[in-house]
Amino acid sequence: MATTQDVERAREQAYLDRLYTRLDEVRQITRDQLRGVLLAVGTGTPQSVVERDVFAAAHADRLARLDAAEGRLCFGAMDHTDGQRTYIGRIGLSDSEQEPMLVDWRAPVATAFYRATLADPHGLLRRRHLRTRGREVTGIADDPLSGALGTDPSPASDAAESSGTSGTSGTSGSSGDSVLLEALSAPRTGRMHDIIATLQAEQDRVIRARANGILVVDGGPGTGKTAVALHRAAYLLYNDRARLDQSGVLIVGPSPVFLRYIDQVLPSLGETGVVFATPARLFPGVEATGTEPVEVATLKGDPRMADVIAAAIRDRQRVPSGGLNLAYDGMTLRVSQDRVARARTRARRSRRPHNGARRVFLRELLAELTNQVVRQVPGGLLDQDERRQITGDLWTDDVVRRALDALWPLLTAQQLIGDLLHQPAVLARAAGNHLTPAERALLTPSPSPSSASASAHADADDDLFAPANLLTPTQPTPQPQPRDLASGRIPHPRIPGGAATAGGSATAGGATGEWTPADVALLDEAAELLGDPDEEAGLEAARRAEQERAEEREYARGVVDMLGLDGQIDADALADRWAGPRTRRSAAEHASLDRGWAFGHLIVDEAQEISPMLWRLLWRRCPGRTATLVGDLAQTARPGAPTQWERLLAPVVDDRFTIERLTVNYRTPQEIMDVAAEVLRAQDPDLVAPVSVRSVGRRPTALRAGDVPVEQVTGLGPMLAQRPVLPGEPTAEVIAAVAHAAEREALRLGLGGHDGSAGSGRVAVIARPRDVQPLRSALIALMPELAVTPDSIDPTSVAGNALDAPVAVLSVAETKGLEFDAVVLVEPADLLAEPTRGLADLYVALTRATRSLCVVHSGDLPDMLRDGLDPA
Ligand SMILES: Nc1ncnc2c1ncn2[C@@H]1O[C@H](COP(=O)(O)OP(=O)(O)OP(=O)(O)O)[C@@H](O)[C@H]1O
Repeated sequence: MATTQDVERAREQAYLDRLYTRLDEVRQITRDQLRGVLLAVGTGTPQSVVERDVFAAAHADRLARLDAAEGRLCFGAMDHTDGQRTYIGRIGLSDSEQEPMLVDWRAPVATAFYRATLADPHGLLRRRHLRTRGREVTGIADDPLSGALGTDPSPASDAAESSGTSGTSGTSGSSGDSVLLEALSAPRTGRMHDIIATLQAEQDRVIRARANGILVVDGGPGTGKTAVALHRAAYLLYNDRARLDQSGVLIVGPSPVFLRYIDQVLPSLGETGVVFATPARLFPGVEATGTEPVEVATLKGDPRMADVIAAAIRDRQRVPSGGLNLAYDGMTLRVSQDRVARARTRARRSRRPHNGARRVFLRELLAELTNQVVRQVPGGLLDQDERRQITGDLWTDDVVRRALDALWPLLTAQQLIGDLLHQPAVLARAAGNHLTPAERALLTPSPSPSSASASAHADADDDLFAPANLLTPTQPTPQPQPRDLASGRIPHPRIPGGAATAGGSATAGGATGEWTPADVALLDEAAELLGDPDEEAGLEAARRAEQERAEEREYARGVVDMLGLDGQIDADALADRWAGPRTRRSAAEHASLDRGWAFGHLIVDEAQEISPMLWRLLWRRCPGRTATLVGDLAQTARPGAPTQWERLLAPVVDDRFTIERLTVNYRTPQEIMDVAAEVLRAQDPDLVAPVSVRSVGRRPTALRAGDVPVEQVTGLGPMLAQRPVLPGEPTAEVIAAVAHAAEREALRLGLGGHDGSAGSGRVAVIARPRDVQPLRSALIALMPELAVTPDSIDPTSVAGNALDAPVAVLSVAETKGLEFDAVVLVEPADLLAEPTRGLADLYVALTRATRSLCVVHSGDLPDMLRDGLDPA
């Protein structure tokens, strides 16, 4: 005989079938519409082509959203007190009569699903969670929200529990809680998933918070800040699509590994109009891969650097003492020091960026030089055209040109910052009272030969302007420029060496000779004050156009494929048709290439790590200052970083922000959190760790290096014992203990079958930066089936692919924002001794695990860890 559960489940299955049938219908309709638009002949006018493309893009986007809704289309239902039932899901769907069948989780009516409680039922009698696998209902869990229904689990929720999918300790009150705990206890896959089925009320409030202004979401580890930020992006796109599709949303995360970790969340919610970036990639054309000591990066992020850069630019706008003396066409032209100074003042007062103001400066001086030539021409008065001719001749004269360029050169950000960071004399002139001698020494350790030659002109002083030096061989001869004097415009010269768009390793700032992430903010500050040289803009536009073309072709091929139009329409021809004025699809793509792009909304994860200089860059990217900033000040690694949001944000946005706090830790079990809380207290006794939502019934453990005989670690023990250890490298005992602990955690998770079929779950070995590579190499050798992913053979891609390996070795910085089923933490005392804020790093490392933690140590454990760890 059918039970109540069977009946309920059958009823829900029938409804789910209807929803999927409708989804398939709408997909087919959308596909037909898209096909119709693409094959339509049209009138051929530019307007009709644009209209058609707009329609095509809209249909293609809708189709993509419908496709993304296939998995877990519907996950819940609400029974209202008036007898109505509302189903809630990934997207909204209506039947052919336009009667609503499914409500989008972002619609206002869905708020009740997330916020209703017994105390405040939001007009609901019951909330129902549907578990599904593919298109099948596998379980039901009900939260009665009215006294009339009682608070005992309903028969339907018994069905849910009997589905065998729940199974955590610490279950609490409602069936909804068991659904949440089930989601939280699932093995990690190395990728974050959307949480629309189990969003909690405090998270929902943040997601739906007012879009205007700046919202700071503060919360301890695992409180769902990242998840909330991503869902808020989806919510904002849903609510304000017209505006945000045009302008785009920029999401900034701490590392490439982190961006990979979160990159599936928004597509799974059907949203693609978002640009993801790490701070290292925020300056178009530069990939900042260099590294440098923490104290150097910290200094580069100091707001005083803005003054230094401004001063460095002013330093390149020069007035020679004694004025200019130029030999030209058998004449001697003299421009007094005062006259040059006046031209400089006028140019500065024009309030244009350096490269734009240069026109004013040149125009002034060329007018003066032209007058002098005219006065020396026998016969006297000349007409306007003749005067213009003289100005043009002066401008193309090498001596004149070089002299004027030296006074007010056309500069790229790369040149300016490269000189500043490699030329102590340049930095000394610019730093003035802004930096101490010790700070200057930190920034310009020792000039590299390449940077010295690239910046030879930077050391120019008054001698450079003496006539004898005007053709100094260290300066490349400027290229002849097309005349544009008829229009009265003075063309920019080419930038010597074509350095305009170079990512620039020659003048880059890091210890490794490459730009570092901290340089990015300096480059952007400089670019803002310099303005884009025309040529730079031209090259940039060409590069952008080429990239867009490639993307158009790729996209068109996808559309042709998706619609089965192969053979009927040529993808490249289709891409050509799209090549006109672009629709909203390109907004995000354009934005990522364009420094001047104004995003409609900015989301910053791990916002506590953003330096003052980087904030300046970020606000330039989002001048409307509508932003969601998520972070935890207790996790700040930056030495000297503020411990209050007010102090962190005030320099740029005053108090124009609101703070929302998340208080529940969904990731870290209570037993691990107890240990982490001690570390937090050591940072500041007033700080309070978030409450963990679950416990696992097992305390974290400590394993002393040396307790695991080196020979016992797999078959490679003897080899390991003989391995020469360089000073400061992990010893064989430490490696053996780490390998032992990682293997044990992996086995516990059922990972690493010898047939290569790893189970699910992830283990992270977290160590100080310099131990990462040796430990990674050792584990790859010791446990290839666990530590190697196909791509991790390539050392440059190890970090990017770290999440694909069952066991990953990472630094604390690399694990920021991530989570793993199990963590092996190596030498916590070493973390505390690092130049970053050691206690904060330790706190971050301890809070990455969802299930288990093992601490490997060779010396004594730090005091605050002693009581909370059991022997392994
Ligand atoms: N309502 C929820 N339902 C299911 N899972 C959730 C929920 N809230 C958070 N989680 C999960 O908890 C984990 C931690 O979330 P998240 O990474 O967003 O936290 P965080 O606050 O950014 O942490 P940290 O500051 O440590 O980086 C993630 O796996 C996330 O999916």
